[in-house]
Amino acid sequence: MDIRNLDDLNIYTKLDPNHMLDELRRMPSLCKQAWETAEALNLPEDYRAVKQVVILGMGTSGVAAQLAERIVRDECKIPIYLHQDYLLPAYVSADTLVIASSSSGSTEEVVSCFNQAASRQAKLLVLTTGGELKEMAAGHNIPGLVYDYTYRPSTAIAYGVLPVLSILHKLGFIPNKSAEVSESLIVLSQIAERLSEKYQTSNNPAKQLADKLEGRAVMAFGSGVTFPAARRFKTQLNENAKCFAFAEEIPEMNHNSVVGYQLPQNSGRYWAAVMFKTTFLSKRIHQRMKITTDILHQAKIPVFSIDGYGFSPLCQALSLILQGDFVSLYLAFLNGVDPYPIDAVDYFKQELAES
Ligand SMILES: O=P(O)(O)OC[C@H]1O[C@H](O)[C@H](O)[C@@H](O)[C@@H]1O
Repeated sequence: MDIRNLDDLNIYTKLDPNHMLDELRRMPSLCKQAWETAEALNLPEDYRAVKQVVILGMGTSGVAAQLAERIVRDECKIPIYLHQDYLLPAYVSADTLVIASSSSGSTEEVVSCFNQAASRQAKLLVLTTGGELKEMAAGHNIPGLVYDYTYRPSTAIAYGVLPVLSILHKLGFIPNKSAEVSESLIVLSQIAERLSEKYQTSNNPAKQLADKLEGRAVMAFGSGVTFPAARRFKTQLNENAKCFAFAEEIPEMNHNSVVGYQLPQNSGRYWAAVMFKTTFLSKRIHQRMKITTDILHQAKIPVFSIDGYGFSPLCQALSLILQGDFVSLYLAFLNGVDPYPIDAVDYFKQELAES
């Protein structure tokens, strides 16, 4: 398909029957809703005494938890760990706050660990719309944010990030993030408008990047607060555009991956790289991104970048996520695929349920 198709508004009605573009545009209002609902939440007093926080979350909920952790890493008084497996680590005890973050409330790894956390008398909290988590919360008087959301879990990312920030502040572990949230709402609305499908490719950076990525597998690179945005981009390219994509973190990948771009020969034809940047990355990390770009260019791999907007790390990270989400949808339309169905994931869940 050629690029002019992205400027043909009819393709969105044809390939987007579930209105995923509309859902993207709702991200600022979803953030507002997630923040305000979390701010109204009452938490038990003894939750303030926990010594660490463990967040259980897979897929989008995992990316969201990682983003929250990266945002507060330099100021949070206690450690926050993201856990993505069936068995809970041995250190989880009555001194741990365990947050089960799952939009559907039925993701089995999360439910499994949450049950173990309950039997260890950990302090519990849920972020969900339903499923087993909602039932557990209702049955055992577990505090949490039970929200209404009927759309695909991947678009509910706001509910995995902002409530965590609100909860950490309520418990006294980080400063108030209201100002950063307000800034983010404004910037996200501007991006949602600016990258909308009504803007032609010549005037729409998200369509331009989708055009450049068409037909290639994508490596997404990030560091610090931008790494979760790179991971988010990778997951959205997989689920929406149905294409190969991977995410790597700088500086770790500078110690190994950079050696591996020589073979197979001519692989530069099939790959593209995208760097997720913000002004909050250190000078050293910017230097590393530049040297990484040079090495990729030597292997004839094209390198593009997405820059964060706004003054706060939260705003910059969310703005990167929204920009990447638009690119993933435009790439889906270029690829001629409906971004909504995730057949392989559904197949996986069905096979596991039957075994
Ligand atoms: O947030 P949850 O409902 O637990 O969903 C976790 C993940 O489940 C599936 O694997 C979906 O493909 C992802 O998009 C989703 O993020």
